[in-house]
Amino acid sequence: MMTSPEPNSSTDWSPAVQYNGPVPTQSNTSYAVVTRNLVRQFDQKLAVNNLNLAVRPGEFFGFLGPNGAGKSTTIKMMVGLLRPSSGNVWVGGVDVWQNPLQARALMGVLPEYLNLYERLSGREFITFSGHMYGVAEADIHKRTEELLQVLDLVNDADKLIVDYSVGMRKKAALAAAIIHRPQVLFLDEPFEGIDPVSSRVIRDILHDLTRRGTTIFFSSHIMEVVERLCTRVGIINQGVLVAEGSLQELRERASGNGADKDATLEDIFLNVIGVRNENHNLSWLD
Ligand SMILES: Nc1ncnc2c1ncn2[C@@H]1O[C@H](COP(=O)(O)OP(=O)(O)OP(=O)(O)O)[C@@H](O)[C@H]1O
Repeated sequence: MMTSPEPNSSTDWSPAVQYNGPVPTQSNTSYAVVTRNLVRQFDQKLAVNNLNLAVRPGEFFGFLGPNGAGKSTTIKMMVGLLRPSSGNVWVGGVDVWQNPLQARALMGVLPEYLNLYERLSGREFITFSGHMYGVAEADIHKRTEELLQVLDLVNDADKLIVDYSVGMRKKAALAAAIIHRPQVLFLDEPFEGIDPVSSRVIRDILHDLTRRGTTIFFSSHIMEVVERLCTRVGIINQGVLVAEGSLQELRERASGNGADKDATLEDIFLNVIGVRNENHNLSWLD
């Protein structure tokens, strides 16, 4: 069991929520995503420190943590974009770093910083992604047009990506990430830069995907969204997984420690990462 950092929050419930989740010992194929002793070091910085995580098929897993906690580094290692210093990752039972092509075919990825084909139009880009993932020719056109429609990109479908707004880029990238109906979808900050209307559309699509069996692993700073969407949550702080469970479990564990049984995810998050209720006023504004 992993322990949380020393509680030093002003909330009256402590100790902070502790990690009670599974510590996977093998690439169990009954899990959609497994990490075992995953480590990534950048020079002296231990960005991800011995991460053990197991996500079940069909789960909507929210990955939370403060800035610099190690969320993007973890996701990059999970999807084959960044080689771990040590440890393993399996997606759909496939070792991501031993069988990268096989693993990539099972997943869709929406990275934090979108590196898109700027000289393609939105329509071309989504179609291209369908070809890359080997979607049947007959399905590519149908799926592309439907994605453009649902994501409200039809009127801009022939515009070059380079001329897209932040939100439009994100929606095009999401379409490209799901056109092959991936088993597991990784999303790094999918709602950043997205307006409320598009946010609603994306939430509905993600919900629909999980209802049909897709596993979603996503990072976000937006607690309300995580609270509304996720079936399970993991909280990482300074590279270490400090809490993991369903919201109900996290609340119950917290309330077992004298916490408010109605604690919000934000309350739990702040407590787990050990935020003090300090004075945040700027002295020079007095
Ligand atoms: N390529 C890199 N070279 C050196 N250090 C890096 C590199 N990438 C990440 N880091 C460091 O690793 C730590 C974790 O970064 P990461 O981007 O994973 O955090 P994060 O949780 O995604 O943060 P945020 O919420 O701010 O996006 C940080 O200290 C960061 O500076």
